[in-house]
Amino acid sequence: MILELKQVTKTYPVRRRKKGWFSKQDSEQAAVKQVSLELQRGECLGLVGESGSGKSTLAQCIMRLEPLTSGEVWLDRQPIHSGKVKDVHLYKRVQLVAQDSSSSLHPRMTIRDILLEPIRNYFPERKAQALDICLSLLESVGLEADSLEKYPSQLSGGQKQRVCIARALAVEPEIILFDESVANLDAATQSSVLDLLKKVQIERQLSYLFITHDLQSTRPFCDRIAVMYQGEIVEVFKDWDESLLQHEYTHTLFQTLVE
Ligand SMILES: Nc1ncnc2c1ncn2[C@@H]1O[C@H](COP(=O)(O)OP(=O)(O)OP(=O)(O)O)[C@@H](O)[C@H]1O
Repeated sequence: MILELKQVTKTYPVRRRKKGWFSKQDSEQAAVKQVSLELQRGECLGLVGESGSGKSTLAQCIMRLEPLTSGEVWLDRQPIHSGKVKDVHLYKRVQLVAQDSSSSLHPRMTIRDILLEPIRNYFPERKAQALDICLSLLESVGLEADSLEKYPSQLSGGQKQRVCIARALAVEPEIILFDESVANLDAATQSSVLDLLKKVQIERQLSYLFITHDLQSTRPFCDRIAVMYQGEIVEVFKDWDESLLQHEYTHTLFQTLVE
C-alpha cells in the first residue's frame, strides 16, 4: 500500500450570530469523520459522493493544506500528517489537481514557463531536454504545441485544466489526487484525457485518487470505488454488482448509471 488514511477526522468551527453580535465558536461541524482508507500502489481508487460530503476536505488533509483534527496519514509507511516530511518532498511524491487548479496558473507566465518550473525544480539535470518534455506533456493532454507560447488568459477553461494535469505529470509523482479535475471538460475531451491518464498510470505504475460526484465516470477508469456520505466512507466496492452493495446511498448512486 502506498497511502493510508487512519481514522482521519476534520472538523470546522461553526460560528453563530447572537442578536447582532458574532458569538465565539460555539459548535463544530465534522466535514470528515473517522475515515480509514488505503490506496494501493498502481491503483486508481474512485472517491464518489454528493456535494458537501467531504471529498475535497479529505484531499486537502492529505496534501496538508488543512490540518487534521485527529487521525493519521501515512505515505509508504511514513507519517506525513505531522509535518516531519517537508512540503517539497511531499509534493514530489503526491500532486493534487483540483477543479479550480487553473486559477493557480500564474497569469504572467507562459505555458512553457509553467511546465518548465517543476522540471527545473525537481529534475535540474534534464535542462537540455526540458523543452521536449514540455512538448510531450502538452501532447499527452491533447494540447497543440503552439499553446507553449500562450498565457493562461489565452486558453479556455478546459485547456487550462489540461495544463494543470500536464504540470502535475511533469513532477512525475507517485500519487495524483484528481479532485473533479475533468468535470469541466466536454465529454469527448474528458474521455480522451481519462484515456491518457490511464495510459500514464499503467506505464509509470502511478496511484490515483479520483474524486468525483459522478459515479458513471469512475466505471471505466477506477479499480475500486469508495463511497463517501456525510463525511464518512460508507462503502468500498470493486464489483459493479448492485446486489452486493449495502448502503442506501450507494444504491441511490447506482440509479444515476447509464447502461
Ligand atoms: N474552510 C471551511 N470552513 C468551514 N467549513 C468548511 C470548509 N471547507 C469545507 N467546509 C464544509 O465541509 C463540508 C464538506 O465540504 P467539501 O468541500 O469537502 O465537500 P465535497 O464533497 O468536496 O463537495 P463538492 O463536491 O461540492 O466539492 C461542507 O459542509 C463544507 O461546507
